[in-house]
Amino acid sequence: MSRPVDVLLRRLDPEVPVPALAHPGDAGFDLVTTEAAELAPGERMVLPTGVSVALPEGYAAFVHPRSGLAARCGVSMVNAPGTIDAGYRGEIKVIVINLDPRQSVRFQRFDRIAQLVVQRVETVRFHEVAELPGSARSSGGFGSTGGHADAGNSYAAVGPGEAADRKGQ
Ligand SMILES: O=c1ccn([C@H]2C[C@H](O)[C@@H](COP(=O)(O)OP(=O)(O)OP(=O)(O)O)O2)c(=O)[nH]1
Repeated sequence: MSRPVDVLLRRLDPEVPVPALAHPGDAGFDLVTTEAAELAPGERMVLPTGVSVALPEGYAAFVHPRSGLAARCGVSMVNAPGTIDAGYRGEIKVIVINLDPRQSVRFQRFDRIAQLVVQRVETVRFHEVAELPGSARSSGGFGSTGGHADAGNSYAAVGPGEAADRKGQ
């Protein structure tokens, strides 16, 4: 097993539980809301988690939605995954959204609303060039390899100029 990464954590709410893994080997540490909230259908809210961290240089943390909340209540995150920079010392916040078209959702204090995944991130330098090296995919994307049958308009998902070329194929 690899050595754990040490991350300094501050509790901004003395009662908040330290983010924990639900099971050994899980990737995401559960984050809770320290504020009760109710979200109407389509409503979003920025919820506090009561913790701040100091990640080591070369790392970032990513706030991900929880699949259970998504499947059961239609709750996701507007900016999933949220990025926590190594230099950020403020409170980690979660921008939740209720995507259910009919039902409101209620959170109580200390309900688990998201999960935090800590990852190593590369240091990068961009080198500007006039032309990029070729590749098998080239500029194909956005469904260029075929879409879902129910998507209806299979020509909506190709690059500019390609839609007309592909009609009638
Ligand atoms: O879901 C999130 C996303 C971000 N943050 C915090 C940590 C992050 O380091 C900081 C800035 O986030 P981001 O770079 O996504 O925000 P921005 O809109 O680009 O703001 P800024 O101009 O402050 O970088 O806000 C959160 O607490 N939760």
